[in-house]
Amino acid sequence: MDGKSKPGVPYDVMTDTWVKKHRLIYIGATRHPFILSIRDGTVDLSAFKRWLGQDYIFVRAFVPFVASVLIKAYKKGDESSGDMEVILSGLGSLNDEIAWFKQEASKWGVDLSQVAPEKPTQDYCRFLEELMRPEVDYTVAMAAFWAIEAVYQESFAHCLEEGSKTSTELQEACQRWGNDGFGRYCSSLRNIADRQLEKVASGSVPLVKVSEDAVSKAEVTFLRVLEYEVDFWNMSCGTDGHSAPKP
Ligand SMILES: Cc1ncc(CNC=O)c(N)n1
Repeated sequence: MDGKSKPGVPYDVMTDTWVKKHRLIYIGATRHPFILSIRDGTVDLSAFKRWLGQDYIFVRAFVPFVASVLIKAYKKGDESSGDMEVILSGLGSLNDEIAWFKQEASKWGVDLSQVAPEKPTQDYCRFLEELMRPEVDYTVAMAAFWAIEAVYQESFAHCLEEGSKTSTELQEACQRWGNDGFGRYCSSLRNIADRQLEKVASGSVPLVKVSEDAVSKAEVTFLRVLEYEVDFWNMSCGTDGHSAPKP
């Protein structure tokens, strides 16, 4: 790929290329059996409760990760890009989200103070911590940030589409990530990631070697996010091998 577009021929941005290239795992993360069971109304409520407790732990770890991306955006020093505003709005919705998790947990009788992180949660949180390091490139961190949010947006929006049989009590949870506003927020994250990737791929920033490295690192990071998301859904279903198999 030479990175140039022919006149009149639309060309894919980097994130499109990745989604197409890694389509099977992308579908695996965004159309997981757990999500499909919410969508067809057959979800096991104990699985939903397990997901709720584990996701609360994940979201608490996700906040400092997003804060670390905000710091990288600030250090880049490009005030006119608007990146900080987008990331800050993400932190704002995480504030609401944490309150929602607490409220939802009490509704379902889940005591969040008693929930211990399972292995996939621990692994995913450790991955976030690695990405928080100052040495991690803004482009790589942004690609991860977009992918993490996009998986939830695509998954839960699917549960609200026409023809889905999501129970009314779970529709609200699906709305959190499946609503149009969250969809626009994900597009903004995607645009930032693509702009960064385009910048580094075209060599318009100095140190082309380092930059090319950032593009391939970002792609690997994208794939790892998808793998962690699949593991996380598997754990929620109880198909990770640690919990008793379903009859
Ligand atoms: C495992 C996982 N991945 C993505 C999200 C969505 N981001 C913030 O809420 C989430 N809550 N949990």
